[in-house]
Amino acid sequence: NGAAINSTGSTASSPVTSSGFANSTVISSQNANNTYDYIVVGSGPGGGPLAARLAEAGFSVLLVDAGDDHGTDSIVEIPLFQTFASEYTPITWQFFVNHYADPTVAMQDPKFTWKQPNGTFWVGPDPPAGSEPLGIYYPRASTLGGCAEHNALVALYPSEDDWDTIANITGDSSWAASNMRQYWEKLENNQYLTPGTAAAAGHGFDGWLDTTLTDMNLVFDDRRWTSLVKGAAIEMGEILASAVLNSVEAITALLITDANSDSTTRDSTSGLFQLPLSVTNTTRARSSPRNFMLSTASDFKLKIQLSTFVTRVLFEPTPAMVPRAIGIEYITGSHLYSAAPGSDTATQTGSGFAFATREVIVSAGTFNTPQLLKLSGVGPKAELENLNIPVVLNSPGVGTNMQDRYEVTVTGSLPTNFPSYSGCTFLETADDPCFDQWQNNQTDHGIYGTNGVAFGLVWGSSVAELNETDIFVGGLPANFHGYFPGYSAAADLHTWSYLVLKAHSRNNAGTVTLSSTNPLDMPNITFNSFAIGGDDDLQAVYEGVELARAMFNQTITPDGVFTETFPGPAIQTEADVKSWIQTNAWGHHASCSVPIGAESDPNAVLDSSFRVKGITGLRVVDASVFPKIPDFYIAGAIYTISEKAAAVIIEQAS
Ligand SMILES: Cc1cc2nc3c(=O)[nH]c(=O)nc-3n(C[C@H](O)[C@H](O)[C@H](O)COP(=O)(O)OP(=O)(O)OC[C@H]3O[C@@H](n4cnc5c(N)ncnc54)[C@H](O)[C@@H]3O)c2cc1C
Repeated sequence: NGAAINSTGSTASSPVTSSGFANSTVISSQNANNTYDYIVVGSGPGGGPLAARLAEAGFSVLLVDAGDDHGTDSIVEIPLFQTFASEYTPITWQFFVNHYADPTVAMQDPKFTWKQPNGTFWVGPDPPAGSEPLGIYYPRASTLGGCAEHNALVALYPSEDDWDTIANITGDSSWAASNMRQYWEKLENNQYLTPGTAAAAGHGFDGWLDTTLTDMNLVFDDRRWTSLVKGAAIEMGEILASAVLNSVEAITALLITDANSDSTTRDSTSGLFQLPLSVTNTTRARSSPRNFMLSTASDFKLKIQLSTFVTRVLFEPTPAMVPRAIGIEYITGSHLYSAAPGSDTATQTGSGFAFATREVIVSAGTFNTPQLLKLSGVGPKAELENLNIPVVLNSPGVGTNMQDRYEVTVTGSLPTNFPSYSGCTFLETADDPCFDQWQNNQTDHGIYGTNGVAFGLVWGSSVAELNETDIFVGGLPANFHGYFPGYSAAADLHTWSYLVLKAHSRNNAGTVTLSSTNPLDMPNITFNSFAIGGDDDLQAVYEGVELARAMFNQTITPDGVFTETFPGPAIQTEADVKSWIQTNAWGHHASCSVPIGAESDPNAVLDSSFRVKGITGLRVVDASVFPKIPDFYIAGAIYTISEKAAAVIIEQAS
């Protein structure tokens, strides 16, 4: 009953009483060395910047993360290696999720993964006898910086409607788009615009997140890539087939330079654009909250404690009978969580408690934040009681409302490889010339300095709401069919993928439920894809697929035309394409599982100040707080709310 289980299988006696509150032994262990103003659990885009800002404001802060630091490893730093980073053993957490609750439907996805009796993965149908069904692979990063250390570096600012929706739901005007932009200005260190110009409005130039653009020289240098931009521009009605793109300037002129502009027409404007990336321009290396956390820790009272897995938030009763969060219980050691490769042989090295005089802030991400809250007694009463977890607060919305995108790719192949990669060995040899160029050529860092996505476009489907664009198509030289174990190793240098991504998807039927009371077990994660608003979302993705196909059809490269390889020529009718989408679609922006909402909404876990309603001293700040999934990409939105949370907490503390 609620006992912490360490990785060697032994159990420690529970630090809470049968009512869910910390027992007297725990409380008496508090001393000056383990007590802070604030404790932040999780150092990703939600928790990392927030912890640093609180420390800058003069508070003592303990920032705890289960992972350790790999921010200077080449695989993490090199933008092109972002797919390798997402499967990089030292930092990866391998979740397996259900797109559909019905296993017979879920198993139709060719990415469905099994664990074979010998312990290795099997991807696809007909696994060997005795294999255990796992689900669809969902990579996460457990490290200093969280998933910002392995993500694809796309740094998009959300749409105005994303913020105004929260303002409308909560009645808190501080969420209005007109107020939120200041937080982006605070965090951004823009390296592609000139400060003081009209174009620079709404951007920041001295924040901690370096932003730059995809390198158009790379597109120009590879005439196949140029042909793809041309084909896309023809299909979008921007140029005629007779147009000649014989300079970098001619290509750049076709693209929206600033997809993050502070313009009232941005959210409704279709077109091709250069992707804003969280990449440092001078080095073409990954930019993330990591450096901000480390520099703040050396200058302020920020203690970063890594390889520390939090198993419970601790509470005490108050005279007003409102529980108060007072600290955390944790265990130490590397790769303890069962999502970490090698966790079955990992060793717990210690355990302990830490205390917060002001607040505990949970920023453990969309899957782990609801898991940790529930294990601590905050969640739906029936679910907690079923597992004999003492209920501190019945909060029925914890682990509900989860959302994600729908994504698919249309891929096409050429007879020969893209020249952009010639000579690159992807660090498999000691003398990788592309690595040498990335590291040593100060004026042209080459192909390793890009995330691989050559350009993007946004476009409005026939079912888009609020007159906004709702389809993103990103073009990348890769044979990408979604996530499965080993997906990043599937190198194929003559295939192009158009990634079709549906923004503002309507389904909020996803759930995160406990699989056991062992904090090291992964929870059950089920998206119930297309359960709500499914017809409209399916229509939008279908139209995106047809757009991508049309773009391929308009493309004639020096090496001929592309042959479609996925979904392939056999899948042509609208019904067949839609069925293929339902089977194959994936997401990688899981969010909204601990939502902010109206005071009167019992399923809204948080108030508009990120506070867990019904508890004092406990907030949540990460991807799980959104009531609706924001925009096309989510990290920019999470960075922004992290800054907002810091401002709100500092103001409320004074
Ligand atoms: C492959 C991939 C590519 C992506 N690419 C992009 C992109 O290009 N652009 C974009 O906008 N978004 C992208 N995303 C999504 C984005 O990076 C994430 O949504 C975002 O990082 C989530 O931030 P977070 O703070 O909510 O949680 P996370 O980044 O998941 O951070 C949570 C942290 O909490 C720690 N933690 C969890 N539980 C505990 C515990 N019990 N005790 C201690 N520590 C704990 C974890 O170790 C982790 O470090 C991508 C995601 C994936 C998977």
